[in-house]
Amino acid sequence: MEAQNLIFGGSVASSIPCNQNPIKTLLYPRLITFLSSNVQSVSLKTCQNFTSLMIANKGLRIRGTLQNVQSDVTTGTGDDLKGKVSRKKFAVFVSGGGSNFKSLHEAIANGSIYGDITVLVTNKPECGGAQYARDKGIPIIPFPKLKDGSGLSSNDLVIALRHYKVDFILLAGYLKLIPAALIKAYPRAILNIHPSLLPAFGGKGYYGTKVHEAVLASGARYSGPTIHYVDEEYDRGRILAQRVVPVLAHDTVEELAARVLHEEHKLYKDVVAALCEERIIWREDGVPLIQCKDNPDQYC
Ligand SMILES: Nc1nc2c(c(=O)[nH]1)N[C@@H](CN(C=O)c1ccc(C(=O)N[C@@H](CCC(=O)O)C(=O)O)cc1)CN2
Ligand SMILES: NCC(=O)N[C@@H]1O[C@H](COP(=O)([O-])[O-])[C@@H](O)[C@H]1O
Repeated sequence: MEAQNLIFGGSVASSIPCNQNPIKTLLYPRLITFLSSNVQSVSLKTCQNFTSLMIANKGLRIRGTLQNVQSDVTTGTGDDLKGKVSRKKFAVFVSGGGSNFKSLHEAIANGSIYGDITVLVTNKPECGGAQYARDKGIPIIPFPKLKDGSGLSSNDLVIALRHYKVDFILLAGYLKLIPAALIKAYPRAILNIHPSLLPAFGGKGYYGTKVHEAVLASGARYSGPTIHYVDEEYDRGRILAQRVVPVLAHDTVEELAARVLHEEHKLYKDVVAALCEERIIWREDGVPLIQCKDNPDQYC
């Protein structure tokens, strides 16, 4: 595989002895087994995250180009929010094509979302979402452990997410059960998008096209995406937002899936923007609400 150079801007952080840094002893062996290409030279000027430091000190083999994952907000959104709220950091979990992940990353790049995706987590390191992350220089963590022994345990993953200073976890087509340890570590901070109007057509076995097949077979006249908080069961957490789309009389699974997915992309961007702007509040009975950007007395 063609070797690649890695260039960063800034100054190198001091080296961290391998045996003193838990992340290095935890992540380094696993990342090595997962990343598979040679780098001729690393000219490291800034160490914006641990993975960069590991590459500098250990000549780690890495695929793709790691860039500074902090993106400067160049539009009004960021300027309006600077000094009012902290810029949020996200981990996104994917298992497939990653169109929701890409849509969120583009919204960050154009300034619609005042945050950054600092790490991608996946159980399918060769999926489309992981390839996009490599192309954009976003670090990738395999989770859960893979057949080849790479990947992290739940506790190691929590350590790694803390290292990346993750504030919220966004599931976007991730198909494995999130363990209790991760839910405990990130209370009211893990969201999932599901392609039906929960609680209908959710739970174990309801993912991808299986959801849309069940909706069509039921004769339901409406469907649409749901964004909910994640608890220990599949698709049973508190519902935060939904959008409705029609189910047409002769819809194929693909046509319905595409209509719902289009709405998913818009809904997830709106919800994550609200998360960054701290416009989510919790009603006394535990129902989360999103304050409208233009009028805090109204809820979206
Ligand atoms: N603790 C939680 N983990 C996850 C949740 C959740 O709400 N709580 N949501 C899912 C996403 N999801 C629906 O939105 C979902 C994903 C996968 C399944 C499922 O049945 N998976 C199969 C395995 C599929 C595979 O490995 O290819 C299974 O468990 O048998 C249902 C719903 C993400 N995690
Ligand atoms: N139950 C989970 C589930 O079915 N999630 C669904 O997987 C697709 C992922 O698409 P993407 O990888 O292109 O974002 C999306 O439609 C999402 O709602």
